[in-house]
Amino acid sequence: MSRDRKIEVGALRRLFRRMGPHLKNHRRKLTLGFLAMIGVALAEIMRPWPIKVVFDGILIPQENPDAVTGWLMSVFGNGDFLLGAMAAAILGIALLGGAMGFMQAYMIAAVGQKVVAQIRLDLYRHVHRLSHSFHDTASSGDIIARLTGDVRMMRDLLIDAVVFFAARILVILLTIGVMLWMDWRLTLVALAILPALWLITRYFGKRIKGAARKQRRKEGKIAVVMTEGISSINVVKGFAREAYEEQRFAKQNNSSAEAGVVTTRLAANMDRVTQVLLALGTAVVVWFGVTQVRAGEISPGDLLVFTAYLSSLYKPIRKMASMTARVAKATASGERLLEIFDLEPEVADHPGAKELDKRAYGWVLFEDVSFSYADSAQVLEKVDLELVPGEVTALVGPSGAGKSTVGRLLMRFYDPEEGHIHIDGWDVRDLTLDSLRSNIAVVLQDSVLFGTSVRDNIAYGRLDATEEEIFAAAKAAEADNFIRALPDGYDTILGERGETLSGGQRQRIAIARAILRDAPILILDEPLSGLDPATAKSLLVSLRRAAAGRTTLLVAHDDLTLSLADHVYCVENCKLVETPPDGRSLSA
Ligand SMILES: Nc1ncnc2c1ncn2[C@@H]1O[C@H](COP(=O)(O)OP(=O)(O)OP(=O)(O)O)[C@@H](O)[C@H]1O
Repeated sequence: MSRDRKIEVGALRRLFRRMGPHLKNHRRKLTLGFLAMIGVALAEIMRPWPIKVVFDGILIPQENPDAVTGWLMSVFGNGDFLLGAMAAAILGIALLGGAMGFMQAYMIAAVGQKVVAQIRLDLYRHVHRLSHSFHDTASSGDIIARLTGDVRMMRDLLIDAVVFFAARILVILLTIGVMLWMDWRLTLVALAILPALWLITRYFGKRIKGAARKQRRKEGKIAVVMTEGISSINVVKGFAREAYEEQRFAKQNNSSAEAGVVTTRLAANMDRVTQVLLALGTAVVVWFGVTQVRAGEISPGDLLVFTAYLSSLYKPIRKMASMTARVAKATASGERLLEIFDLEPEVADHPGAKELDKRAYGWVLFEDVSFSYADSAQVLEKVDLELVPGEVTALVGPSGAGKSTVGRLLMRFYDPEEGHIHIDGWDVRDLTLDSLRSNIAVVLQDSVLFGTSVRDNIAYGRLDATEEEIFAAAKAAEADNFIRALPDGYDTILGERGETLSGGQRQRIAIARAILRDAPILILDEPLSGLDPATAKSLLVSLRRAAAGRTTLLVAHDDLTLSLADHVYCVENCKLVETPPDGRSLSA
């Protein structure tokens, strides 16, 4: 087995191991689907028989008809009754095949859709579980492409391919069986072209597979460029870079189309060659068959059945090659899914992790904490910091010094390389992530809102909040007035990422969200940056309310925000230095 093939077989095995269990929940439908498949195969086998009986019983009556024809002739005679019965049989077989085909397609499609939805949900859940170290470098376009296109391709692999191969193999085996029973010599002649057909499909199949995999990977890249271009539309337009983005997209788009053309060309070439081979096979069978008929070895009806079976035999083999191309494409997609499924979150609950109280006291202690992002320079080194409940502790310092990193470590987006972070005496690593994070609320510099209603955006802080609690939080954040002035008040649907609101309004909703969460620990990361002085000043009141009675970590640059602080530390050269009140100018 070649190396590529080994890799593919290995990937397929892993895919089925991971995705296969989802099929278990649909045993009943799958069983019905497979039974229907047998029905389809039987109908296919029976299809040419009524015509054979018409030939051998009515048109060219045989002296020694085969057992089936003989029995039918004894029941219906060899006149119009037999003709009528055979006409009815043609119709009946077609109806049976149609009904079975419908049931097979319906059952299998229903299972396929459900399994695909389940895999997509699993993947979405898994992506959310993955740590920041993954999301820092992953492209959202690429993740979306995997969640949509690649997951859809899995249906081809899990359902269509399995059904296709099972159905075809069944038809091939049944056909060969009946052919052997009818005339083994003619069967051997018919089968003689199979090795050649097999070689041809293997030759083209390999090349088609390579091209198909390349195409799928290129489609993934298109999604990356597309998401980047559309989600950064403000920057694109602001810098008048539409043409540049278009070019970037066109490049990926073209190369995917080229890969698609190669796949189609190869498939068409294979089709042409197999058509010729098939015709050759049919010609030889007809030639040899007619000699057999003349010698009285077989009846003209038998020859008719044989030639009809030839297409039942050759067609699936031809189709198998194009199906292997689809499987290859789907395997490439499956590998892209496995790449994500195989990633383990770096930050996860330890076995036996403890639940932090629903409402912790909120006493935070950093002890000897050192940290650096993967492969990057040291950000914090042996840092000690105490955050006291009811007080606001501010971090200032040059850009990129590591101020926001302190908050990220407290939320356990990352774990420190050395040292410990405690909340109420518990090491955060010994707590469940859920219970830790539900004790923390955040307001960031650029608070992200969702394209849902204002009400839902505020309630994101606490999903079970009552209407009154939402209104109270909005009032405390001084947001109630402007929200009520919106076209639909609290039911107004915001633009994606809240872009239909001003920066100040967005920030007020974010503060309301944090107030509603009512967590003992509050992280304010440059909450007033980027706002004009008047708006910033008016937001200060809301921030003070939000911070009241909580342990607050504040990252700030400006003196206005720093007026909230009880303690100020400067982060510089990976260390924290307590700064006297007049040292606040360090933040400038
Ligand atoms: N996800 C990340 N992966 C790798 N390096 C990072 C990551 N996030 C931040 N850094 C680096 O770590 C350092 C500290 O970043 P941090 O965001 O804590 O700085 P900051 O003091 O809050 O800066 P600013 O005031 O500009 O927001 C910076 O040098 C930054 O480049």
